[in-house]
Amino acid sequence: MSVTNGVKRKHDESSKDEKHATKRQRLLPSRRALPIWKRASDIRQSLQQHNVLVLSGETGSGKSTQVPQFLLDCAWCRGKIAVTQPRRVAAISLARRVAEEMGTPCGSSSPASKVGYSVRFDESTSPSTRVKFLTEGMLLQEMLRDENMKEYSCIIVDEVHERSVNVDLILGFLKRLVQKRRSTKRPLKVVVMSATADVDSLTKFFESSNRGSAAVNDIHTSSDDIRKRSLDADESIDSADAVSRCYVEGRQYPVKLEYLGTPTDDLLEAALHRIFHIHCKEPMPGDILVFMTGQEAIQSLQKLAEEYAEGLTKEYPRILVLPLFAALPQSSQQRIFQPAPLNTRKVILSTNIAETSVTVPGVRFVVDTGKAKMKQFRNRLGLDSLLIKQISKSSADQRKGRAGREFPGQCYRLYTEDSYNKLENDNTPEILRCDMSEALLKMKARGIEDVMNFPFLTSPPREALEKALLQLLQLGALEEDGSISAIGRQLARLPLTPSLGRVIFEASRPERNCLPEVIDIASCLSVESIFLNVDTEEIREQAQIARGQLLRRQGDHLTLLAAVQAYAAERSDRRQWAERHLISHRAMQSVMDVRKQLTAQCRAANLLKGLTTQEASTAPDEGKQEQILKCFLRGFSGNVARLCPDHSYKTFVGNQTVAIHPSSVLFGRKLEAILYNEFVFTNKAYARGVSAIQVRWLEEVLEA
Ligand SMILES: Nc1ncnc2c1ncn2[C@@H]1O[C@H](COP(=O)(O)OP(=O)(O)OP(=O)(O)O)[C@@H](O)[C@H]1O
Repeated sequence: MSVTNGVKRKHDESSKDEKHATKRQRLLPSRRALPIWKRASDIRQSLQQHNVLVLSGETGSGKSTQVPQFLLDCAWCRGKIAVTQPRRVAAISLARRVAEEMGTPCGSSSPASKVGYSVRFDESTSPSTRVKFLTEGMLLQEMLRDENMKEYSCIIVDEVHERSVNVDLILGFLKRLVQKRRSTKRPLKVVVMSATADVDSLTKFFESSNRGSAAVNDIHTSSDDIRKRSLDADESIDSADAVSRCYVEGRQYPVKLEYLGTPTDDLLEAALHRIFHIHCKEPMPGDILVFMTGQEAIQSLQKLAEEYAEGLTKEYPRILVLPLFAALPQSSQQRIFQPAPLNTRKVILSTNIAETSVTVPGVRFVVDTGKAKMKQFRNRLGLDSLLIKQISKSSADQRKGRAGREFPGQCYRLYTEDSYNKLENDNTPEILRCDMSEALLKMKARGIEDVMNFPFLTSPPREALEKALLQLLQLGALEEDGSISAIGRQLARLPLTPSLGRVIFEASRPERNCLPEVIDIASCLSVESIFLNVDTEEIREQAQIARGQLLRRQGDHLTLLAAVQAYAAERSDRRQWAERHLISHRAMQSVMDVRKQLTAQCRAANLLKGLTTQEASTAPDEGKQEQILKCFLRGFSGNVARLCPDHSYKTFVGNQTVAIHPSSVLFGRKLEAILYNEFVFTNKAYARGVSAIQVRWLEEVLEA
């Protein structure tokens, strides 16, 4: 029997190998047709001679998928290649595509797989992984574990133009690491790339580490002629210290652009109109990718589009509307990559998470609303809030670049050409507009004591750094002398903001003893909202009834806990349970995923010692409820507002008026004081994720 099984397994494996090899062969011609293919030997050669390469090239020219494959066989490349991506959806889809192109299984599916990925709450690699796509946050986590990054021969920082805080930190760390490893047997090679990168500043940034000299090697690539030039004639400069630059010209397929003739105020209506205009006029196949601002706008448009599609006659193809936003569970996100069923057009409604790096197979049309939700640090409040803003030219060009990847495409901008011309060229680096506490904690954990003199590509304002240091001190993550504390080290290892990390840590203390409950709530906070939209008075009343048993008078935190506990306890049909309670089943699946991962991480960090998960499934008594809220207060003591005699709430920090968001269970209530997770500004300032607290708790919590 076992012999037969053994033979069968061998047979299965060899047929799998064959399948992978066939796929590889099938994809080879399209790889060869990519503009970057002709540059392969230049790219290899430049990294043979130099340690840093700044690579720019149009969207779809083949940077993300081909560069790692070009470098794998280089003599210097004995270790792994890391490729960072701003978002998990890109990291996973690129890993899958590159695995197919290389003819190898992906991730942890086989010990022989050469390509893997690592994103928050999901690591999929094998002992044979050579190319690893990972989010910027995950690379930073790896840098905390091994500051020399010994496993890696090359680190590729992709989509560098997005300028997240994480990318800026990575660049600073890499600049030092390249120097540190330059004279060793295994120098580290770094490739920084994007379609819209500021090549000059990046080159200067890496140059200045080269013992003060400026040496640049340009590889101009409009033709086969390679022009190299050294800006510094000093012969003593080691050529490895020079930064090479390469520009890859051209893209495989053209994209036609169309603007609105006159501006519109109603983007939802304009997007709906454009979708159905394309659907009714353009031949099949040809999927549509629409860029919207956020989850709420996407869900509203999805509802409208599905209703509208129902009214179409049978002569038109069917429509499959697929939402895509960060809080969706991974399995739902991956649906956009599957081909549409026969005689059906995919319409993907996405936030900016599909803006860079991804190729969505089948997409011929892009519709761009020109807006995105962005984090912005609000100085008076001392915290980040989400604002809807106009995108930059560079983002608009990236969005356009999602079409024309497999065939010629078309991009419709729902704004005028004049508005496009007035957009900022680039995104403002996040480091200039966001809370710096998470970044500073990572730096401290990596042994950078003097954060003020860290080599930032763009230096954040001194005031922002000071504020972040103060916040870390207040969270207990730093000692009085500015060095990282034991708590700080624990927080740096958790995949959460320092504030939420501190809540988790607080909950693990024996006197609080409520970690499982706090993990449940924190998991919900990683999802934009588990509750379905209640935008009319009528639906709000329905929701009150449907969710009645889950609502807690103390506020949103305990309501979230009740929802997770009830969902987890549901053994028969969780989807139906979610529908009955007007709760998003998809969001709850994500919550359960995160909950599992967070529990494992807390256990690994020794925070969950001696506790069983069963303890979390019982409803907390009043004493425990208070402990849970106090844990949140410990992490978010800056997010407190109190009721004033005029019945408005005013924040403790900044004395700003803030109202309880209509989505909160406390909407319309007057309470002594409130604690909130998030400050959002739409038509006015709102607090979201709100619970009732007592002012006197603050003193107790901060003293502990
Ligand atoms: N999942 C996929 N399915 C089909 N084709 C794909 C897929 N991924 C990549 N491709 C093909 O490979 C080409 C190059 O993709 P790649 O992501 O390497 O380009 P890029 O230069 O990094 O683009 P960008 O700057 O937009 O991220 C695409 O234009 C497309 O033709």
